[in-house]
Amino acid sequence: MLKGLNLAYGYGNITLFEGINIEVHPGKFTVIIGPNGAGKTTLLKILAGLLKPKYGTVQLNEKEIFLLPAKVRARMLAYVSQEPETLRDYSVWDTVMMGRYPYQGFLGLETNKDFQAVKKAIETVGLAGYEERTLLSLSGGERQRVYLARALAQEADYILLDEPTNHLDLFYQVKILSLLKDLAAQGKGILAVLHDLNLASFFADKLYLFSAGKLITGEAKNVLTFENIYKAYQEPALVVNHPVLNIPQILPLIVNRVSDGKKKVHIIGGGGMAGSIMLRESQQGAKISAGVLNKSDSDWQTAKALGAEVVEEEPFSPISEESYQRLLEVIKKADKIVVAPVPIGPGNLKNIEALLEVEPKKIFIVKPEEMEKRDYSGGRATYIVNSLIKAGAQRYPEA
Ligand SMILES: Nc1ncnc2c1ncn2[C@@H]1O[C@H](COP(=O)(O)OP(=O)(O)OP(=O)(O)O)[C@@H](O)[C@H]1O
Repeated sequence: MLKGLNLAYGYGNITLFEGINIEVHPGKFTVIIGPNGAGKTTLLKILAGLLKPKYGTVQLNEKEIFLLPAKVRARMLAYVSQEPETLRDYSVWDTVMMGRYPYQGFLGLETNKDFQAVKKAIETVGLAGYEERTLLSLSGGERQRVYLARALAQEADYILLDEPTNHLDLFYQVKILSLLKDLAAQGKGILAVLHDLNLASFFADKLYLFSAGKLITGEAKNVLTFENIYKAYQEPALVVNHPVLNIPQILPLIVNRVSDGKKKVHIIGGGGMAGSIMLRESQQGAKISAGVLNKSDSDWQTAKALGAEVVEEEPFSPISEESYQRLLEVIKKADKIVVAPVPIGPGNLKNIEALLEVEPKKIFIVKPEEMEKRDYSGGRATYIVNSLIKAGAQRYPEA
């Protein structure tokens, strides 16, 4: 196993991270994610034995990495940097052959085994036929694959890669990550820094997310949550479940947040039924509030992302008396209340009952005539909505 124990690093007086522990297991694809400048490259270089940590140690198969002779280490661990050096315009073949140096003697004589390993590595990255081309004649993506081939030719047990999909088109990103996943399945320990959270979610067996100088770790579904992403990147993003793959996918909310408008609009939603309404009202300049919503519900995420005041309840919990009282406070101050077409049952009926405490003219209901279809409260929600419409509540115009 490759292990970083209690690692700390900083440049000058600035501490980038401290107390960091990380493990790379053979047979697993491990991925480091995190915002620009968090220290991902620095950590990778420390784990590759290229940079000494200020504190802590790196162990490769129980041995201190800095004590291993260079060639021994290179047979165990290959490192592909973010922007590999292009010192001279070597050919593809010669560049990949450099990966064989840990196996060559003093004279650097190439054996048939070296030849076969280079040939196979070039084929694996899809560059057969490019052997005589020189590095500077290649596109960024082709060059990146050459450096990956060089690492493959090294036949090390661990491969550490800094943004290996940087210059690749989407489909080559998937191809290269699939290749790394296969290598892991064959027993190699793969560690990659990636920026694309959705690809990381799909490919990683284990994730490490840099967050304020610490690492949050686990499987994608535990690491890629709204709260963790917000904490790490200081930006809100929607976390949705991939409908087919059942893994978290991250959608950035590319909107201008307008949260200081004068008009206060409260939105009653849940389960993603209110997202577009919140966006619309917010973009029309309203200061929005929302709730009662269960934490992590997709409407809750949207509301948070838009900077709304949110009356919230624990996930899957019914609305408590405390949240209900809080809701009453908020809706009484609102200029307008919008009710999204959300199913109503015993757990969220209080969201509808609260409407009886405010001026009906302020209430706008989406498709009130369809309330009965989504009423799981034994008819109480339909009764309230019908009464509100009679008392002056309006239909919310559809977008
Ligand atoms: N040699 C150096 N001297 C001073 N500061 C450095 C040096 N190398 C890196 N840094 C700083 O340390 C921080 C972390 O850098 P690092 O490259 O490890 O981050 P990163 O998470 O890989 O970032 P990115 O996602 O942008 O590639 C950055 O703020 C960077 O400017």
